[in-house]
Amino acid sequence: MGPDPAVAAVRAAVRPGLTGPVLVACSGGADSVALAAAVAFEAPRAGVAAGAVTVDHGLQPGSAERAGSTAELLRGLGLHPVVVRRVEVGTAGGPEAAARAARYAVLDRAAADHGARIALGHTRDDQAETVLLGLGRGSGPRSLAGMAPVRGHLWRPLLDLPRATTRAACTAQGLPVWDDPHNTDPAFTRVRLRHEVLPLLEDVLGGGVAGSLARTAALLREDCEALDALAAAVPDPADCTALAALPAAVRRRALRGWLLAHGVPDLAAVHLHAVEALVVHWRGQGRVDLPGGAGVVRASGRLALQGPPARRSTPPSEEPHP
Ligand SMILES: Nc1ncnc2c1ncn2[C@@H]1O[C@H](COP(=O)(O)OP(=O)(O)OP(=O)(O)O)[C@@H](O)[C@H]1O
Repeated sequence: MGPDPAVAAVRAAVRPGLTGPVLVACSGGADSVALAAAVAFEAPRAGVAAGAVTVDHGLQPGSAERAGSTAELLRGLGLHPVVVRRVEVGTAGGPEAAARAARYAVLDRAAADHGARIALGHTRDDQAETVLLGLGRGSGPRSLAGMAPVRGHLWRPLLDLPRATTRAACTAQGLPVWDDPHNTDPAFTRVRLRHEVLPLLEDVLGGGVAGSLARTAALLREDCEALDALAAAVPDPADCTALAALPAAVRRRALRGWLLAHGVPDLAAVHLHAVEALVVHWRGQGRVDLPGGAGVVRASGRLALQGPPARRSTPPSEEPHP
């Protein structure tokens, strides 16, 4: 008899991506425990090293004990090494955002230390919630494209699987999972989307809404990547005549890329539109001020950056990863 269908589905989702060392980011929740078990099963068969990282945010009573028991579970699955890190969570942007920033910093470091990819347990339902959040905020396609299956060293093999499958896989294997009380706290928008909005949408639009939203994200991702490639190929993104002839979606991307390449941080849509107006609504307007003290002027048909010495910034991740 083969494995339970849910277990088989999670294993099948991880199998094709096991091409090199991997560390599973595991919270102790159902998604990442199911992921850890599947990786632990498949990695030896693929001949790759597989460990895990668990982060203790220190935000809830008993969090250290929980991180400890999660680590024990991960070791019991055969993953090695199992890294446990306690982080100090600041307050910048709110506790959730601060915890996420601290967690990704640990995961980035672990990836570098071990030369490994980081496997994350985001599911199709997480993706659907991300798309809905973006729609509600009036976000652009880059944000509506949701989380990427692979981005740098981050790998999300479960994005096509429903959350119910990860939970079923844990139950079938008798794996203990921790239910984060935050995941049922209606104070969080994402929680209300999960428990109130998505079920209502399913009721009105029919089942499979989460899958449809995830599919929309995947389609938008393809379109975004194509537009990004067109923008990256613009030979001179400071030449106003050439910029004006481009479709707006390509022009804005080219301008954004040009500004980021010159170290302009924290670029908001309002800044980008003001710079774009220098190109397409030119009425002799003056300098457009940008964050960080820089500015852009138009002179002799070209854009020029003014201001403090450029600090080359890495493009900020616009990807809305929870
Ligand atoms: N404390 C943590 N330590 C390590 N990895 C984490 C931690 N919290 C979250 N992650 C990783 O980020 C993913 C998404 O986290 P999020 O809190 O949104 O989880 P979730 O969808 O409830 O998943 P899970 O059921 O695994 O907790 C998790 O599946 C896991 O891979």
